[in-house]
Amino acid sequence: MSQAEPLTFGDKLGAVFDRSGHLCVGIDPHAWMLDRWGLDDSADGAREFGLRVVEAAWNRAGIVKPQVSFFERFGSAGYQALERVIAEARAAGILVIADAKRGDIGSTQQAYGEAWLRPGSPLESDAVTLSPYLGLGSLQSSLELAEAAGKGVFVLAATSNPEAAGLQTARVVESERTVAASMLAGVSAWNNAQKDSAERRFGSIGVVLGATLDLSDFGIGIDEEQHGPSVPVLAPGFGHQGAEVSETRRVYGALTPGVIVSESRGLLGAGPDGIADAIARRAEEVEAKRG
Ligand SMILES: O=C(O)c1cc(=O)[nH]c(=O)n1[C@@H]1O[C@H](COP(=O)(O)O)[C@@H](O)[C@H]1O
Repeated sequence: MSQAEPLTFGDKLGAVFDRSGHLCVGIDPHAWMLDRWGLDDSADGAREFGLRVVEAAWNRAGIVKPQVSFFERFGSAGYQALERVIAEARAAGILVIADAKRGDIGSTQQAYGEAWLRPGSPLESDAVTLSPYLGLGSLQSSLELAEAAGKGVFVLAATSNPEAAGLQTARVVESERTVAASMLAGVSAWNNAQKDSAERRFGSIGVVLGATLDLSDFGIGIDEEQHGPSVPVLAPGFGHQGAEVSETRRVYGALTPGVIVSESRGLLGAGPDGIADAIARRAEEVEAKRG
């Protein structure tokens, strides 16, 4: 791997972990949250909210995750607000994971990939969440784009919501793995197949594994030794959904080095005056207790 080669998303993530830790601040402008922050439930309110969260995260956390739906509520004005929030965060050196959960047939998926990952796109982010329920293979074009552009993808595998277990614990016919385990295996195989994978600490393609879960219920063996680059794990469910930072090692086992501790309402509920301190405290707690 020569020095001149552009950084992969996995490289960037590793650098952010080293510099700023593993906390990711969710940017979820729920209507009631905007009200609590003294902001209008409008695109302007969502933009102001997002910008204030980015400002509070600056130098305290290295990753933010805007939840796209809360901006989409306001149509084109909401998208403009989101573009601004994403751009400000990226300009501040904060990694942006756009939580869009997109997934479609191959040719349509290509357009989703371009929207969120193509350099120069108005919504260009550092990574995006994708839904693999049209088959992991349907996401191929986005995984390729991510690799080519130094971007990341987080594929839903075992999600934190209780309704998901029935589907995600179902067994895939060919491998007899659960759907969730099959996503993790597929992503890991993808990362291993990339150029210079043996020299990389983290792959650029990750999975979403909810922190509220017992991953063994999903057929995921957390004690299995990982081969090749570690799979980044976007881990929602901390704070409001009940997961504790001190439980990270117990929940994720050998996957822990790649875990991104993601929290939205639990931090945002601190309000405009308390958000910066809440982020700073949680970031410290994550580094002290992640294990
Ligand atoms: O992809 C996600 O981030 C995600 C996956 C998942 O399994 N569960 C989950 O809650 N999320 C998102 O993570 C955030 C959780 O928000 P809080 O419960 O307020 O911390 C929301 O934006 C969810 O859409």
